[in-house]
Amino acid sequence: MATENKAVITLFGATGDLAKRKLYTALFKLYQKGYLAEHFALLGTSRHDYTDEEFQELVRNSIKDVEESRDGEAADFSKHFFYKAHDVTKPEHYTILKERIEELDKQFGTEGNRLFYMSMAPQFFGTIAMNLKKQGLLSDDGFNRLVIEKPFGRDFDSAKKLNDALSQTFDENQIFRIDHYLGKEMVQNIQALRFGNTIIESLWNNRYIDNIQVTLSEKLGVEERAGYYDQSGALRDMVQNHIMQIVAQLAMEQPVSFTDTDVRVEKIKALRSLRVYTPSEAAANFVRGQYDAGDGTEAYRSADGVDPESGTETFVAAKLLFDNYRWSGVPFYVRTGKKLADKFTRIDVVFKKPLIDIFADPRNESDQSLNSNVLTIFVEPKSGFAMQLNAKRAGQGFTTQPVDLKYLQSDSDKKESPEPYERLFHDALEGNHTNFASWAEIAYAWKFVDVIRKLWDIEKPQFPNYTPGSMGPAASDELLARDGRKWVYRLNH
Ligand SMILES: NC(=O)C1=CN([C@@H]2O[C@H](COP(=O)(O)OP(=O)(O)OC[C@H]3O[C@@H](n4cnc5c(N)ncnc54)[C@H](OP(=O)(O)O)[C@@H]3O)[C@@H](O)[C@H]2O)C=CC1
Ligand SMILES: O=C1O[C@H](COP(=O)(O)O)[C@@H](O)[C@H](O)[C@H]1O
Repeated sequence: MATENKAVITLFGATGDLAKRKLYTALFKLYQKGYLAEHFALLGTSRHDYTDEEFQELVRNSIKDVEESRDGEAADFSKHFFYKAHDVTKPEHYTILKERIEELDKQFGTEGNRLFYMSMAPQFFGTIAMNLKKQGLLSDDGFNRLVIEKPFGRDFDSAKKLNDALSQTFDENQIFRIDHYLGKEMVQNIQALRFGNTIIESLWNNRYIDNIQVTLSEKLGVEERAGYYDQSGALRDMVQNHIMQIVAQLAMEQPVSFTDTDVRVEKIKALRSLRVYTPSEAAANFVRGQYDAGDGTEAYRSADGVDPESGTETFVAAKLLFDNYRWSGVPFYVRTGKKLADKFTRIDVVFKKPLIDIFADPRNESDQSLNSNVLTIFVEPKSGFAMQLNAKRAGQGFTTQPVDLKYLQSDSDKKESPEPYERLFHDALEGNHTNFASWAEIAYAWKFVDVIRKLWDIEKPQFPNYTPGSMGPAASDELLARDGRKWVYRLNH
């Protein structure tokens, strides 16, 4: 039975792409499930002039593809939406919002609970937070929470400045920094798999694991977000946040309890032990790439909004090392890129082979009959996991072959799984921080990434260097080959 969350949500950037594509759908699903009901209202803002009715129509249009579970549900839902034109840079405009929020609080009986969601360009985050306090938009009765979109800064210094600005208004326990990968079912499953299964957790260390591979592969290019992306690149766009968050969950120790406070403590400790490279180590352990023309599409540099001489990377592969007792000597290989062979996210945990292979032919030194055991976590598009084991090939004689023990979520399980934004919105309304990045995690991630960024900003890359439809530049394979290893997921394999 769902417990209703009561709040006035103020959405900055209510007419933007993210709001229309993701946020209204997420809220509608919470409404369908009863997590939002009578006692909520959303006040949307942007500079554009809309009446409440026009805004409600925009919301209905945004959710038109979601199946209604009862007649008139979308219309009833949209009646909780209101609008005020507002320029976030104009302090006097906040007074209008304040009055409206107070009215909505009374009208919908939201008990003074306020959630402010910044779905806007990051340069406005600090200004909005400051004005929320200065112009008195915070409530004295219920909760005040701030949900903030990515990117959280572009390096450690700017992230710290932003965090300091937010901290003038909100405490750490009131801030919810979105990383939508933390809302994905199988990313959340990492902890269930590890800490719910002795068979896995007892082997989860450098005695048994040879290496861990994380791949966030995208088939699309930069599409309409070229302006943003060309200033960001894959390192900032995907590695500093999503990859670091996944890696932290793979590397962390078991938390004392499954509460947001204890989970955060362990993730922070894991990120603290991530080796921050010297510039020469960074050069050796990081690979960057940019896609060329091919496979029927234009090169990155020819995309609208991209500098024709752009040195921005659309691909990153790297080897990360943790200096702690559990992981010493185990490389974590990560990669992400646009215009790759396919859209998928997966984690491959490669176990060590038996020290002695009794099945190999002693007369043939190159006979390698046993494969490494590999635990694959399929994050998307399929959700589940598989364990590759060695087994006897059926029939006369004795040879081995790899076989899979596999669990894949059924279509109905998948239908039951909330989309990341639905889950994260609900968590923020509940005040649960487990699936949001803390400041300390972000700070460690930036300190790690800054070394690479500085190096890459000085050295001009040889771009473009990979073909659309491939798995990135050859140097990505060489990064592993140097260590006598291969990516588990390879094309034509
Ligand atoms: N779109 C996406 O897929 C993703 C977006 N994000 C992040 O979400 C945030 C929003 O992105 P997105 O929706 O794409 O951005 P958009 O550019 O589509 O929307 C920006 C919104 O801000 C409003 N706005 C701009 N300037 C002002 C101002 N001075 N005062 C008040 N409102 C203003 C715009 O309306 P108007 O111009 O009418 O004022 C619009 O509603 C960003 O931080 C982005 O990085 C993160 C992941 C994915
Ligand atoms: O945060 C981002 O993520 C998307 C990929 O997200 P996914 O859920 O579709 O895997 C990426 O395309 C975008 O560049 C980045 O900003």
